[in-house]
Amino acid sequence: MGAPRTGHARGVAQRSCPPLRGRHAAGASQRLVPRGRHRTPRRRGDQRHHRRRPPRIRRGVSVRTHLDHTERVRAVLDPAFAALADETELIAVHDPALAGRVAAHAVVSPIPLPPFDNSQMDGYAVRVADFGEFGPGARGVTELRIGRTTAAGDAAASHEAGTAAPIMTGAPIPAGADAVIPIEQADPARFTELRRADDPAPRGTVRFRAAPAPGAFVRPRGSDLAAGAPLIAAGTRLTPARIGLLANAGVTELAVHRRPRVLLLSTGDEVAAPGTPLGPGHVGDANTPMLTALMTGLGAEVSAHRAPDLPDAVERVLAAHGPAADLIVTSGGISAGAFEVVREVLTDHGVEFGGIALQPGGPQGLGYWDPDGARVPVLCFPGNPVSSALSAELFLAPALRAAAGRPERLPVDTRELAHAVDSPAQKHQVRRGRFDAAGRVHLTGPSSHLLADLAAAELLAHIPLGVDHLPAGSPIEIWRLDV
Ligand SMILES: Nc1nc2c(c(=O)[nH]1)N[C@H]1C(S)=C(S)[C@@H](COP(=O)(O)OP(=O)(O)OC[C@H]3O[C@@H](n4cnc5c(N)ncnc54)[C@H](O)[C@@H]3O)O[C@H]1N2
Ligand code: MOO
Repeated sequence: MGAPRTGHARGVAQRSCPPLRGRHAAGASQRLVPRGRHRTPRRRGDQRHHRRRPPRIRRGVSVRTHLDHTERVRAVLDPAFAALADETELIAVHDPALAGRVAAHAVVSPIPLPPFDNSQMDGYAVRVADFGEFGPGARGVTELRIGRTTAAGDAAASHEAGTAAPIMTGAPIPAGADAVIPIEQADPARFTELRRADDPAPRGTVRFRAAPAPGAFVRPRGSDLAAGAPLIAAGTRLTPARIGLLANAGVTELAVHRRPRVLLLSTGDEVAAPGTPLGPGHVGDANTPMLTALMTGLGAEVSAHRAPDLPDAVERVLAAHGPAADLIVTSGGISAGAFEVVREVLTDHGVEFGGIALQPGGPQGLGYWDPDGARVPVLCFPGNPVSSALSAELFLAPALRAAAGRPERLPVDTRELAHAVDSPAQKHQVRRGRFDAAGRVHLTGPSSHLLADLAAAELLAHIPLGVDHLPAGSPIEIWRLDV
C-alpha cells in the first residue's frame, strides 16, 4: 500500500542524495486501518470509528512523510553498505568475534555430515539377518552372542555375524551391522560385557524380543549434509547454528564482510559525559550509549564522540574521525533553536535539514560529509532521546539489518487498542506501549523526553498521518520490541 503523499515540493537532501528508488521499507504501517474503512459513511456518535483528517502539511517548509524520508535514507545508505561487501576479513571459526558477522562467500562442505554411519543410541549393533524367521518388526525372542564394544571416538570395527555388539551413541557402526537396538530394549537392559578392540574376547549372550528394521537408530553418513553441499550462502549472517555447522564440517576460518564503521557524534552543552556530576542544567548523555548499543547490536563498529555546542568542536571531531567512517550519525542540534550546531556546521557541508511528518523524530538531516571527496553519508537525529531512538529504528536500523543479513523490520502485528487515543493528524505518530493480559495495547504518553516509558515498552504503535483519533477497540499496527 502506498503512503499518503504530502505533495511537498522541496525536501531534505534533494540535491545531494541519489534519486529515489521504489522501496517501501516502512510501508507496513499504512496497513493500520483496513482499506475502505474510512470510506464507510460514519454515523453520528459512532465511537468505534477512528477519525481520519486530510493531513495538513505546510508547503514550502521541507516537510515530507517518514516513508519518503526512509526511501531517501536508503538511497544514501544502501550503496554505502553494499560497498562494504568488497572488503573482507578472515575470522577463525572458533573466534567469538565471528558471531553475527556476514559471510563474504558461499562455503560448501568438504566432507559429508555425519562423516560416517554412526549410532543414534547406546545399545547393540546387530545384523537384521541374524533375527532369522522373525524378520524386521516381528516379535519373538532372539538370543545373540555379545560382540566387541565400539565407543564414540573408536574407529569402525568389523561386525561378526551372529553377535550383538555393544555400541555407544556417536560410535561408528561396525562394518556389516545394519541396525542398532537401544539398551532399554535388550534383555538384560544393561551392558553386561564391554570388551573393546584389544581386550580378551567377550563372553555371554543377550536377548531381544523384537527384530529391528534395517537402519534402525543408524545415522547414515551424509544424512545431514552431503559432501559438496552448501554450508552457508554468501551474505549469510553467522548465527550460532551456522558457526557450529562450519566447525562441524572442519572449516577453520571464514571471510566476512567488513562491518560498517560509524562515527557517532552527540552534541549539546548540557550533555554530560559519563561519570561527571550533573551541573545545573545538565543531563546525563543517554543518546551516545543508546545509539552505540543499537548500532553495535546490528553489526556496526561505532566510534562515539561528544561535542559542545561549538562549531569548531564539531568540525574537529568530524575532521579527526570522519574520513575513516562509512557513516556519520549525529544526535541533537538540528531543530529551530539559536545554537543548532550540527545543523550549522553540516549545512555548510551540503547536508540538508528539514521536517518530517513524524512524531517523535520530526527534525531530520540527511546528506554527505564530503570535505575531500570522501563522500561519507550523514544522518542527523534530533536530540530528544526518544526521538533519537525512534529515528534510529525507523531510518537507520533497517539498512544496518539488511547489511547484516537480518530481516529488516521488527516483527509487525495488528492488535486492539485498549483505550482511545488522539494523535496530530498532520504527523505519523509512533507511540510506545505495553500489552495487557488480553494482548490489547496500552499506550504511554507521546512526548519525546519519556525515555523511561520507551525503556519499559514492549511495542511501538503506529498512528498514521491523517488520523487524529482512534477509539478504544480500534486495530492498531504495532512493531514488537519484546521478542
Ligand atoms: N521552535 C521549535 N522548537 C523545537 C522544534 C520545532 O520544530 N520548533 N522541534 C522540537 C522537536 S520535535 C525536537 S525532537 C527537538 C529536537 O531538537 P534538537 O535536535 O536540536 O536537539 P537538542 O535541542 O540538542 O536537544 C533536544 C532535547 O534532547 C536532550 N538531549 C540532547 N542530546 C541528548 C543526549 N545525548 N542525551 C540525553 N538528552 C539529550 C536535550 O537536553 C534537549 O532536552 O527540538 C524541539 N524544539
Ligand atoms: O520530533 Mo520531536 O522528536 O517530536 O520530539
